Amino acid sequence: MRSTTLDTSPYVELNRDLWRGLRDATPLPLTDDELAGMRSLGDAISLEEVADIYLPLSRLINLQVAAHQALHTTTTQFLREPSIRTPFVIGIAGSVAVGKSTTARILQALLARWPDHPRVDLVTTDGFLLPTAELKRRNLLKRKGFPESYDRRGLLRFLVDVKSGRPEVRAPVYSHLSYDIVPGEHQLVRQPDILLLEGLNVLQTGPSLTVSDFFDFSIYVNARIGDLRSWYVDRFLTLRRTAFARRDSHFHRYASLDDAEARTIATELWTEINEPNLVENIAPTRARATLVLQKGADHSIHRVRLRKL
Ligand SMILES: Nc1ncnc2c1ncn2[C@@H]1O[C@H](COP(=O)(O)OP(=O)(O)O)[C@@H](O)[C@H]1O
Ligand SMILES: CC(C)(COP(=O)(O)O)[C@@H](O)C(=O)NCCC(=O)O
Repeated sequence: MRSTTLDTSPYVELNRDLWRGLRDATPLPLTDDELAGMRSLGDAISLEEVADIYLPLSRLINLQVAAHQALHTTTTQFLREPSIRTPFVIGIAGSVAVGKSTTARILQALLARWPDHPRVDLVTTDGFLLPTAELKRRNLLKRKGFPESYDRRGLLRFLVDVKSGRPEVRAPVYSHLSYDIVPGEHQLVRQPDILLLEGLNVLQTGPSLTVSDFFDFSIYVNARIGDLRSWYVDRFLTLRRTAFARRDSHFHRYASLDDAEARTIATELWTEINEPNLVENIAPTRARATLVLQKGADHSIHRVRLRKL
């Protein structure tokens, strides 16, 4: 008797060639110049990478937005409520220095080119970090980026307000320059079609509702821990000549370090703060992501894992 094997894995793994084939006829609406403005420091990305990796992803999300809207309408019809459009929310998670910001900015640009969802907003969770004075008070200065260093209630409230269709919702703003929340400054979110929420801990769950409960799609940007450490240290070395060189930078004292001193300090910051946060809090959330983008040592994405169940 012939036995049929049923594939019961919740994931499908695709190498770059197979994933690229799923682009179908999606056009590439970006130029090299536009791409240059989206690249984060140290994050090498080419138009080829956008075409191979991000266009199939943009097509998949476009299909899911339509399906999500239809599903939402069935619930409002059942409740005999008028159907309102709620934003499709995408979470983007991963380690410090993995390149989440670049992924988020490219997706924002590509998704906004679809005529059925042109309004795409991007919010980063660093705006919900507790102000430095409060971190000091709670003895959390060395825990920046850990779950307890955020105003988690405020972040959840923000997302629920956006998702429920409030005309205008405000998110606080963080500055890498002052290393603190910018007093009185806000980013306004006004009923976008899609909201991208990017941050270290966005896929975390807890005993009550968390932001990940409101995601319609989620992406985890993954890389080997050794690669992440060297990307973090290399970026720190470059920042000496850019951000740290500014007098108003919180890290201005690091601008004059030589290479060896800078490597020592960056490695300490990595080993004492960012690596433990990755191992304890961030990496364990990977299994939950709808999509995992696997990066190689050269930053390029060579494998994609999609959750199909
Ligand atoms: N100390 C810093 N000064 C200025 N910019 C920084 C500093 N640290 C990180 N950045 C920038 O902030 C952004 C977010 O960085 P990070 O949280 O490490 O996420 P990712 O590298 O995954 O995008 C990146 O664009 C990075 O270049
Ligand atoms: C600001 C961050 C916590 C990232 O915040 P996110 O937007 O991911 O919530 C991180 O980039 C950071 O500054 N970590 C502190 C340790 C360090 O300086 O590397």
